[in-house]
Amino acid sequence: MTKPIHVTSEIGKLDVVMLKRPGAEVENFTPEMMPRLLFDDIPYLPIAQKEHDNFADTLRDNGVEVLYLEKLVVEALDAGGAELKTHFLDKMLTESGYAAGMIHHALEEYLLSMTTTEMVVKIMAGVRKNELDFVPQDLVSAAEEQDYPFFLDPMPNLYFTRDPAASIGDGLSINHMTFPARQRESLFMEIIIDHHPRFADQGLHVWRDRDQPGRIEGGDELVLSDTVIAIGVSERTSAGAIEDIARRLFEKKSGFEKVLAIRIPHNHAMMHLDTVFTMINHDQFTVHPGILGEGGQIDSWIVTEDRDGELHVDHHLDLKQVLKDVLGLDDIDLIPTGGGDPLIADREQWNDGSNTLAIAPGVVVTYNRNYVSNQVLREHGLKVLEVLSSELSRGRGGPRCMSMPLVREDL
Ligand SMILES: NC(=[NH2+])NCCC[C@H](N)C(=O)O
Repeated sequence: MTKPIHVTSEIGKLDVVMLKRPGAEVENFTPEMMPRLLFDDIPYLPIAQKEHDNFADTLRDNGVEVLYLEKLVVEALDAGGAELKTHFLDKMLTESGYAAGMIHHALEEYLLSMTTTEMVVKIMAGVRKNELDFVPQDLVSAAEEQDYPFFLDPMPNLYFTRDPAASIGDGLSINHMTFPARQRESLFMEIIIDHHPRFADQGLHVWRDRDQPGRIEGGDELVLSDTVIAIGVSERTSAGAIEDIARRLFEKKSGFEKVLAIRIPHNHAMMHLDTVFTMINHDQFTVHPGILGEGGQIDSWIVTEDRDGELHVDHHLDLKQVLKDVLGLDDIDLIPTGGGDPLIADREQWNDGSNTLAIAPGVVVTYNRNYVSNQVLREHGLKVLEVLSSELSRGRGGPRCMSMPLVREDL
């Protein structure tokens, strides 16, 4: 029987996916807070929600079961009862900077007075100071910036469900995220995996959990085949975490034998590998030409396990050749974002033109605003399903970032 998480490729027919419909969190902040929250603008929420519904409908129309993060968290908490709710809240408040003390207690009381759904939605949206009828008198609050409007910051990046966890084979990594703005997000996934009846006690492997040192995010984790994973060495994923997950996958006999580490520029426009490189068919990939040096060169390393159980690392430069080698293919079609025009490539990459979600081999979901790249994909024989994108793209993520595949058919 297929496990509730089963992903052995980036392109196998998508059966089940997890999304998060943008909520109050995507507009509950000021322009001043944007850089810290990793946003470049404040989306117009009603339109962002319409666009997101269009994305979800496109997936459903193509036979995908869509699960929603908030709902899964609520169901998991309700399955665990009052004790789990308190435990979860304790962890959330501790990671929000209130391990104990007056604010901890006031927030706990406030949030526990709500239904589970209200509580979860509220934590995601953020808690402003003026919501509570309470003036903290302790040292922590005295030392805090008085004008700062929030006790709990909003989590606007939650609609990028790809990042806090990544499905790999019959399991997942629950990620230690890089920036404080996103670190609490993976707590939701932990609760779901441990307590939701659909996922708990189903023999799923947590290859690496959120307590491990070294940062890694799902946008950098690409399952190329049932034996090969590509991982970006990026702003968000450290080389140490890559070695660590490689070791765990090899040791735990996951079936994965090779980890292909690919170094990409470390900057906000290209924060993850999937913003510049995605797999869309057995032998086709999108790639942002801006990451390749002369002759298509880019630093990459194949990590394997040697006979003594030690990691073995080989350096390579030719992306096409290395992909052919690890996938055992005679040829590879690397499709340039923007059709290779450097100006269009940069513009469309900024709006996630390379960030495609394959829902079957050769069938991809993309943002409609990247019309040049979409046309190029069609010319290369792909079926392109365009979704609305004016507001969603302001969070710097596209269809791949906005989806966490849970089950794909094997190739
Ligand atoms: N898988 C991705 N490319 N995710 C995009 C995440 C965008 C988000 N604003 C961040 O900076 O974290």
